[in-house]
Amino acid sequence: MSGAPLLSLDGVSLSFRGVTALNALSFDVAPGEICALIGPNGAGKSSLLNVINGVYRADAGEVRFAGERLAAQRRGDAAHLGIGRTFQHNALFARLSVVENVMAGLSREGRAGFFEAVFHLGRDREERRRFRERAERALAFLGLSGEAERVVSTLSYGTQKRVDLARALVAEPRLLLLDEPMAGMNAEEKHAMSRAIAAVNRQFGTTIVLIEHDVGIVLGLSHHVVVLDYGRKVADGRPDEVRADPAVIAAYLGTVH
Ligand SMILES: Nc1ncnc2c1ncn2[C@@H]1O[C@H](COP(=O)(O)OP(=O)(O)OP(=O)(O)O)[C@@H](O)[C@H]1O
Repeated sequence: MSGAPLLSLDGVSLSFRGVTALNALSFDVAPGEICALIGPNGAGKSSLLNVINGVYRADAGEVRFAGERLAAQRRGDAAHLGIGRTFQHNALFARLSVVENVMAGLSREGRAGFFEAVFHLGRDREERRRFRERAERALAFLGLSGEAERVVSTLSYGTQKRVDLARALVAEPRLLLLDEPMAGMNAEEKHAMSRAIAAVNRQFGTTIVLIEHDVGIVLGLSHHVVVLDYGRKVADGRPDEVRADPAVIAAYLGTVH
């Protein structure tokens, strides 16, 4: 890793009424890399994303983004700083069209409120037109132009997850947090999502931190892997280093060849 990290965690701890979710966790994420967080259920992966995103505040330690300390951020500040996210459970508006959902990813930026930005309430038609163009570009990039006018609830699960990625991407985040972007997908959908994530990273240089359980996908997609267990860091390195780490093989990767 060379140069200053984009994201840096130093001694981050978090507990919920006596349950330790994160235990003195430290690691750096370099600009432009795809960093995967892996570990068994309850290891602390989602809690960690929520600390980076400002939903939870660490009990101890420091999170720095682009050199700035994040400890004092309020909910929603992360998006303004350039940190976007997708959700483990579908957070799309099921009855709205695909393009309307992606435009919703821009509502924070606008002068108009969410409903004005998405619907034709048009106090600010010019803004709406610009939002729509940006949403259409994000959809085209992810191969979803043909679905723009479809209602989200009529799409397959895998396509919905790519719409969620487009919704996060449209705001052009510097750091994108993806919480199990391939959970519940079949093999074909996983490969489509994996290609989409790699394309976003390559094309826009977006730094990505993702949680993924499918170790085969993680090793193929990411540049950097951090392994967690009971809130502690078990390993941290390139995929080939992590894969060869005896502690990781013993604790987690036992069946990977
Ligand atoms: N909001 C909460 N309230 C109480 N305990 C919580 C909360 N969120 C997480 N925990 C606890 O913190 C620990 C870490 O959970 P977390 O969800 O971060 O793990 P995870 O690695 O994301 O797990 P999974 O793979 O199952 O999503 C667990 O013991 C969990 O029960």
